[in-house]
Amino acid sequence: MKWLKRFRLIVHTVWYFGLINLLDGQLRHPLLRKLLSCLPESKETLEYSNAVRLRLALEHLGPIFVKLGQVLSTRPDVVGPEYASELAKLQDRVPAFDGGIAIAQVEKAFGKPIEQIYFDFEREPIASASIAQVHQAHLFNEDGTQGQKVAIKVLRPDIKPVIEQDLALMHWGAVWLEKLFRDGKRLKPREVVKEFDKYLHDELDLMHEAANASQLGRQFENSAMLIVPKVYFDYCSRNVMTMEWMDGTPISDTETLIAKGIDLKKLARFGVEIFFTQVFKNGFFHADMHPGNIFVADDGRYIALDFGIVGTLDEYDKRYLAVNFLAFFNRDYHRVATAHIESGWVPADTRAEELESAVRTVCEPIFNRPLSQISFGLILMRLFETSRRFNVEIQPQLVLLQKTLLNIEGLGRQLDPNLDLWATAKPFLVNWMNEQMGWKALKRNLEKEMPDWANILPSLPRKVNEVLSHSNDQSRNGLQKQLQYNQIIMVIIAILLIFILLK
Ligand SMILES: Nc1ncnc2c1ncn2[C@@H]1O[C@H](COP(=O)(O)OP(=O)(O)OP(=O)(O)O)[C@@H](O)[C@H]1O
Repeated sequence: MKWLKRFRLIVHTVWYFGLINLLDGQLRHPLLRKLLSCLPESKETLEYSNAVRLRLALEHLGPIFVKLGQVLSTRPDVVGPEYASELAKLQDRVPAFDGGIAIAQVEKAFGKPIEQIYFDFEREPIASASIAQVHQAHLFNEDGTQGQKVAIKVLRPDIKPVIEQDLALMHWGAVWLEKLFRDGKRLKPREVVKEFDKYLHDELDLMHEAANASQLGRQFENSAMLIVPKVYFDYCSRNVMTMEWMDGTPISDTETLIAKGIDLKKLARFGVEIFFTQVFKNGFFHADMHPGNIFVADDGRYIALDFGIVGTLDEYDKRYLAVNFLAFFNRDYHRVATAHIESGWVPADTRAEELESAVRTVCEPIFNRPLSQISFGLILMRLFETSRRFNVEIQPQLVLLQKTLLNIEGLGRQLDPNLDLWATAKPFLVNWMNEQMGWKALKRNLEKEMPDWANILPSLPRKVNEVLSHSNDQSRNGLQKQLQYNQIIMVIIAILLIFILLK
C-alpha cells in the first residue's frame, strides 16, 4: 500500500503548508466546505504568501513534484503570473546515488562488466539531478588504449516506479480537483498533468534524448555558433547515454567567461541566432534552455547539453510565428487579426475588429518602450492568452517555444543588457517569409512534388481525352464546356511552367 502512504504524505503536506486556506471557499459542495472548516489550522508557514507556500510544499514532496512546479511555472496563463514567477525558483537538487548502483545499471544495460565497456569509469558522479546522474569515463581505442573522453548519463534505478505512482496520483487528483473545486475547470488540471506525464516519460527514455542530440548535432555540424556532443549509440540504451565529453564554462559564470576573453555581446547575439535558426530553418529546437544546460567553449561557441525536451514545428507553425511577429513589430494588429481568420487559427465567424481590439489591448502596453527592449516571449504569451479567449487551442509545441523564447531572451539580456532582439531576429523572419513567397518558393515546392508529377504526367493525355469525350457526351451546357476547357488549358500552362522552372 505504498500509494496510500504517499497519498497521506501529500494530504499532510497540503495541510502543513496551509494550502487548505488556498482552497477556502473553492469547494463546490457545502458539506465538504463545512468539513474543511473543522480542520485545525496549520500555523507553520502562514507568514509566507500563498505562492511561496505552494513552492515550499512542492519542494517538500520531492523531485517529481518539483518538476511539476517547474512545468507549472511555464504556464502563467493557468496559474497566474505571481505563482509562475515563484515556481520558477524551484530547483531539483537531489543527492547523488551510489556509484556502484550506476555501474550495475550500465553493466545490466550492456551485459558486460564495466571494465570491458569503458577504459575507465569514474565512480563518483560529476553531477546529479532528479532523474539521472552523470559520470565521466573514456572509451577504448581499437588497440585497447585510452580513447575518447565521454560523459555517461545514468538513469536513477528506482525512479520509474516512483514516477508512475506519483503520476497516477496526480491524474487522479486532477480529476477530483476539476469535480470538487469552483476554479477546477479553469485551472485545467487534467491537461496540465497530461502534458507533465508526456514530459516525464520523454525524460525517462535516454534513447529518445540520444536521438534528439544526434539530430541537433547533425543540423549544427561545423557551426561557428554551437557545439553539440557526439552521441555514441553503441553505448546507449534506455537507461544509459554515452556522449562526447564537453569542456566549457557554465554560461552563468560570466566572471570566468570575461576572464577567458569571451565576447559576451557576441555570445548574446549567437544565442538568439541559434534559436531562430532552430525554429525557422530546422523546425526543431532544444526546449530546455535553462542556464544549467548551457556551457561556453573557450573559442566562444555555445555548448548545448540535456536534450530530453525538444520542440518540433511544421510549416504551419513557422508561418504562424513569422506572420504574427512581423505584424506585431509593425504594430499592425489588424493584420494579426486577419491572419488569424484567414488561416483558420480562430473560428471563421470571429469578428476581425473584435480580435484586433483584444490583441491591441494586451500588446500596446508592451510596445510602450524602445523596440530593442521588446520581449518576443511576452508578446507570444499575450497573443496566446487572447487567442484562448477566442476559443483557440494553442498547440503544445508553440507553448514550449514561447517558454524557450523567454529563457533565451533572459539569458541574452543577462549577457548583454542592450541586446537588440528585434534587430537580431528580423532577418530570420524576413528571410523565411521571402522563401515562402515568390518564384523561388514555387520552384522549391514544385521540386518537392516531383515524385508525384512523375506518376501523374504520363497519364495526363489519357485523362485530358477522357474529360473531352465526357464533355462531348454529356455537357450540353456551353458554360460547363467552357469551364472544362479552361481547366485543361490551366493544367497545360502549369506543366509548361514546371518545365521552364525546372529546366
Ligand atoms: N557531455 C557532457 N560533457 C560534460 N559534462 C556534461 C555532459 N553532459 C552533462 N554534463 C554535466 O552533467 C550535468 C547534468 O547533465 P544534464 O543536464 O544532461 O542532466 P539532467 O539529469 O537532465 O539534469 P537536469 O534535470 O537538472 O537538467 C550538466 O550540467 C553538466 O555539468
